[in-house]
Amino acid sequence: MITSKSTQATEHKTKPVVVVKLGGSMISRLSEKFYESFSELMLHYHVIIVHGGGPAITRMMDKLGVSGEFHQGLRKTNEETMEIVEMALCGKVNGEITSRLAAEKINALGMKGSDASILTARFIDQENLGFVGEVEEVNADILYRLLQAGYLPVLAPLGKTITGQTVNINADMSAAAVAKAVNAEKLIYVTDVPGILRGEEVIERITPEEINTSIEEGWIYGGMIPKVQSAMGALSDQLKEVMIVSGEYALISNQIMNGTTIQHKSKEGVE
Ligand SMILES: Nc1ncnc2c1ncn2[C@@H]1O[C@H](COP(=O)(O)OP(=O)(O)O)[C@@H](O)[C@H]1O
Ligand SMILES: CC(=O)N[C@@H](CCC(=O)OP(=O)(O)O)C(=O)O
Repeated sequence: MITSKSTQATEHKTKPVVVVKLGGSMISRLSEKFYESFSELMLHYHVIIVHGGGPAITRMMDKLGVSGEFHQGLRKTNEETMEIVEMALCGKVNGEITSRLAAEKINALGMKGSDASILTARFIDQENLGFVGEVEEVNADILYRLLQAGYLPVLAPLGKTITGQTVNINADMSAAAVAKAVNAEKLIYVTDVPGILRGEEVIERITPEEINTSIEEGWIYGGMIPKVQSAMGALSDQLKEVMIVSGEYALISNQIMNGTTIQHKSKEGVE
């Protein structure tokens, strides 16, 4: 459940907003064509990117000889791990994404969610997880201002608690909280599979009820769980659908993007 709220913001946006989450599973393999497609997307939408980078964090931890552990899909984060998370996400992954976008002449602005209270967070379970947070509030006003000025914000999923502690936030959860707070029309998870699969088959549309059953039955598992759970928490009258798509293909702004659409009802049932 996403309980985040947004700061009072005058909605000075002129185009609908789309939030694109780039999964760490795919970031290092995204093509030039993929990055190019943001120019086209930006003709129709204001775009915000929230990125992950789990594999990059793990690689950096391995290099530094620091062992890691996950608890319910979230990385246990002590002071040393937090330092590495910041190095990997902000020093490496965020820079890579913004440079690839800059190469396409896009005004990408790399930021940590912990900057300027963009993501205010609370601890989830400090005893078991350490410095791991969930989004409590999003400073939507700053994001709108940047969008209005023609920037594409590229956010690393870090937050700050009200006591000033930087925390590590799951990127799927961060993206959903941002999408909800800025009243996005679309939330797109870009990952390393062509959508939600059942066996070999890509599920074209799925509802929250069907997702819950699928998790119980065990064919939605692992890294797909935070995606579908965040998606379900973000669905609203404004955000009518969340898409899960493969980073193998360029993003397109029309309705025929391949992948899975998560929505409350079947298409026919949506008013
Ligand atoms: N039903 C499913 N359909 C597709 N992928 C699934 C499913 N259940 C679990 N997964 C796993 O979810 C992974 C994507 O999540 P994750 O590795 O966390 O990616 P990202 O880094 O993009 O967030 C897939 O590579 C796959 O292993
Ligand atoms: C708390 C927590 O687990 N944070 C994640 C943040 C990065 C992330 O979510 O990256 P992906 O989208 O690539 O999985 C982590 O440390 O791996």
